[in-house]
Amino acid sequence: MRPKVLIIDDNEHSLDVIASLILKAQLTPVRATSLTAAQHVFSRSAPEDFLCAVVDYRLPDAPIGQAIDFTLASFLPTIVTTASLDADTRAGILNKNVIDYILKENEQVYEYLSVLLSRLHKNKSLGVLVVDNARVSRNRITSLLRRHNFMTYEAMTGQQGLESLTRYNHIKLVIVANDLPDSSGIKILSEIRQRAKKEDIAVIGLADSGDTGLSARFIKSGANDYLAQPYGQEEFLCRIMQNIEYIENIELIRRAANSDFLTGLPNRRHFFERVAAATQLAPICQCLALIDIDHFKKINDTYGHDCGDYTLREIAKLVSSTFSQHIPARFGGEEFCVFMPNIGLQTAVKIFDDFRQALADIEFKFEGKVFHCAVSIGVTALEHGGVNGMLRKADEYLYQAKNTGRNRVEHDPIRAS
Ligand SMILES: Nc1nc2c(ncn2[C@@H]2O[C@H](COP(=O)(O)OP(=O)(O)OP(=O)(O)O)[C@@H](O)[C@H]2O)c(=O)[nH]1
Repeated sequence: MRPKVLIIDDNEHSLDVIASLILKAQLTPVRATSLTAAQHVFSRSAPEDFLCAVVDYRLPDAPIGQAIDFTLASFLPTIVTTASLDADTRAGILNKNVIDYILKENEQVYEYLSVLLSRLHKNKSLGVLVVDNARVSRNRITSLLRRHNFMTYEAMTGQQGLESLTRYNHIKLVIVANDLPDSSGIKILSEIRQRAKKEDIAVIGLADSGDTGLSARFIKSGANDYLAQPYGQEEFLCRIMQNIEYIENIELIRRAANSDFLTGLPNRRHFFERVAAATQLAPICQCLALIDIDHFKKINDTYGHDCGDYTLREIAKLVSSTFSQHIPARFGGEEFCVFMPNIGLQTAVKIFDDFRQALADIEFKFEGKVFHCAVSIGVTALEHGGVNGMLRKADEYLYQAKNTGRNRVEHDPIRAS
């Protein structure tokens, strides 16, 4: 079920705009036009169904932010919207531990709300590690991060911080102070950089605002950013978001570069990278298979290219789920490749034959057309030939399978053990 977002606003236009943004972020809007209505709606729902609330500061039955107190008391992360804001009210709102506030000045601010909403959703699975021996500073940082739904981890020493990084691979951001009981932030940063690049884990160094030397040392030692203390809540969050988005954008680019556009499977280039890494760990006992769809041209010619694409995607799904423990890839056209480290030929041949049979049994359905498909497979466990030697051998077997009737698995002789 999609998480819900409670909107409390007495202006119908605002309600409509915010509800449409919530839907765009793949969330479910729940509307209330007053505090009383919100209390009623909320009392009839499970609190954990809600991701957050978007609350108008001034409502007829809650003129000075009482609706915010209600959502916060109900443990709902809260974004405040308001048509006008003086400095005192702004400070008062931020003191209430809300996520952020939005001035309803123009339509563009809703874009910002849209970004905030999708971030809140994504942040749930992102880990942030705070390495700081000073309790007050550490608590302030983690409380700000939790408001934005991040999973937070705290470390008082450098050693604890490094241990957390080893244990939790969803930590994507580290905030580190320089004064640590067992080390310095700069040293910890250099240890982090030996394990992960700037594009994999972002590091923000904490420095005193007067200490420009330290902030420069952090950056020169591989930090993505620094934060000068004391900092405001809004500046803190802007820097966090900027660094998290940097990591995510790199991840998106990497994924696009490594996957086949049509099927999402790893592409040929990424396949070779993964195989190289796997063969270093398991240099013996490995198998490689080439899988080629039989008479695929006929599917294109008979049912159209879109149906051909659909068939490729469906077969790729089966390849991906069947060989999730191995290294599958789309090699191009109607050909797939699977590399299996740590598996003997006999077991591999059985797995590929089961796969071939399962695929032959599938009834493909596309826009009213129903048809079957089959694959031919060549499998080799040739040792010492390297991956290119294995590919050549698997291709010979594939050719043999095609020439001896298709819908078959051909392979190296299986030696009696
Ligand atoms: N729809 C679609 N077709 C593709 C794609 N890539 C390659 N093809 C088509 O795949 C077909 C491959 O045809 P052939 O190489 O003759 O092989 P086949 O018809 O599968 O015959 P055999 O391999 O001998 O069983 C060609 O018609 C290509 O246009 C793709 O991404 N989408």
